[in-house]
Amino acid sequence: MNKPSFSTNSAHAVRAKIRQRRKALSFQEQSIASEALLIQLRELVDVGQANNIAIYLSNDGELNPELFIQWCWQQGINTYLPVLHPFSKGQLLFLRYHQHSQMKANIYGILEPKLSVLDIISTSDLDIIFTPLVAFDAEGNRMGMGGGFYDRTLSKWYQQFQSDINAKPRPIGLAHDCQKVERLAVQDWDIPLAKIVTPTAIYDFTV
Ligand SMILES: Nc1nc2c(c(=O)[nH]1)N(C=O)[C@@H](CNc1ccc(C(=O)N[C@@H](CCC(=O)O)C(=O)O)cc1)CN2
Ligand SMILES: Nc1ncnc2c1ncn2[C@@H]1O[C@H](COP(=O)(O)OP(=O)(O)OP(=O)(O)O)[C@@H](O)[C@H]1O
Repeated sequence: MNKPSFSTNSAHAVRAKIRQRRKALSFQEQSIASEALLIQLRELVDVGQANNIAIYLSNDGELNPELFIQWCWQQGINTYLPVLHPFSKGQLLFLRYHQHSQMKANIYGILEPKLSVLDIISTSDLDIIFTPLVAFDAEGNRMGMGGGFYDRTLSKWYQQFQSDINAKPRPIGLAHDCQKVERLAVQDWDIPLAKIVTPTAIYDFTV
């Protein structure tokens, strides 16, 4: 992979621009996008193979996967949400999320399941991690909110993926079409995604 070095300033500018773009989508555009996402993911997710899926609750204009979450529950697929680690800064935990989960807002105002040790799943037991993202490019590079949370979570997967293309958990980015950019600057710690799904397209970077 080529790793051109751009200034951090330009990364800030791209993040701000694309965040603004997704936040400008209307309620109706968001609803249509969520329904289209459900249709895409029903095709993509093999119910027999995917038992444990990490997903997110949308924030800041992100593509909303709630309809897909409901569908997972109907299929008996377990869903998990990212929870900021209480002690290890920059790390995520994944906690079981079901209809009756008790929720609490994190420091960013995003709802997450209340921390309970019994609800934690080890990342390596997840089949798929659907990641939120701010921007992506045609090579599967991902820019997030800037905390490095998903890059840290996925670094072990990426090492294994070098020798096993079926390594788990498979990271699949979810985004609106308007979040695609020409080319993202890639940093050493950035982890590219296996797939990215938008309401109108599925990009597969493993083939
Ligand atoms: N829906 C969702 N959940 C997620 C993420 C995400 O990107 N989307 N994360 C993915 O990593 C983690 C949270 N990371 C985040 C990092 C920064 C901000 C944020 O809003 N930053 C503010 C500044 C906030 C402050 O410092 O007070 C900003 O940039 O405006 C939000 C989430 C875990 N959960
Ligand atoms: N595997 C890692 N180990 C240590 N630090 C890391 C790792 N991955 C990322 N970081 C740090 O996290 C910071 C933020 O990284 P970056 O801007 O790429 O986050 P992001 O991908 O936009 O956010 P996120 O993954 O939370 O959505 C960087 O300063 C980087 O040093």
